[in-house]
Amino acid sequence: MSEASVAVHADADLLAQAVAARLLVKVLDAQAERGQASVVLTGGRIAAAVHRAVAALPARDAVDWSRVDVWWGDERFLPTGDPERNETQARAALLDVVPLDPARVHAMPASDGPDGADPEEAAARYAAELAAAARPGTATLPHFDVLMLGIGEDGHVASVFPEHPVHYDTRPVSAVRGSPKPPPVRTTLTLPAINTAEEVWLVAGGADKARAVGMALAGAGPVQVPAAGVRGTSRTLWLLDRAAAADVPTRLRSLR
Ligand SMILES: O=C1O[C@H](COP(=O)(O)O)[C@@H](O)[C@H](O)[C@H]1O
Repeated sequence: MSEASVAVHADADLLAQAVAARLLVKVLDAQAERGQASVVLTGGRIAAAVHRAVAALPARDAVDWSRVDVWWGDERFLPTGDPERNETQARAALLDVVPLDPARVHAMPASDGPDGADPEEAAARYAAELAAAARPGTATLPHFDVLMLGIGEDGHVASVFPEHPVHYDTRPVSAVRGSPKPPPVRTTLTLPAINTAEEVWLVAGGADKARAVGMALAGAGPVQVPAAGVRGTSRTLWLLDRAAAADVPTRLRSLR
């Protein structure tokens, strides 16, 4: 497990630009090293800005998108194409713009999918899809080069909410009922699954995220502040704008 490092950018727009540039470099490096890349996307406002920024970068054409696997850290359990689904947002902003192999875009099931409106079955289906992509001889998950997370005002990451029973689910993918943030039903990677990623990037912009970011970096408990429980195996990178970084101890900051 890696120690956290923090990079702070002037505002949300520059933050999105910087994350987009980092993501392209990470994908290019992974493809140079492993012949392919595996990226885990998140949802929410800053994720949408990052996706748009990647799509707008000319360097996006340096990536061989046919050798990129796209996974999600969580999903709102809604019908296919619902504008609130993280998948729908990512497709509109980025995935429909770059030449991905459709077979390598691994969306979490929708509520009108093969399991109907049963999120437990949908979570199990996604776990099986992840296991099918696991490296031979390894456990239940593929290699994730980079896994990006937004952060809720309450400190949630993916759909792992404070004090929610999802914290005690030992499976890699969990169904979430009773989410305090709409919609109430979701599917999510659990923290142990998230923490198998080589690099985890926590991306947050705006003053409404400052308290949660500050508490997570001050060592809060992960059941109370789920963002505090996230670590990449090689790198844990907090990518913030100044407003979101307001409560980050100065010794942890690298100002841009
Ligand atoms: O519901 C969700 O919220 C978080 C944070 O979203 P934001 O709009 O407040 O930035 C997001 O990371 C998560 O993937 C999503 O399902």
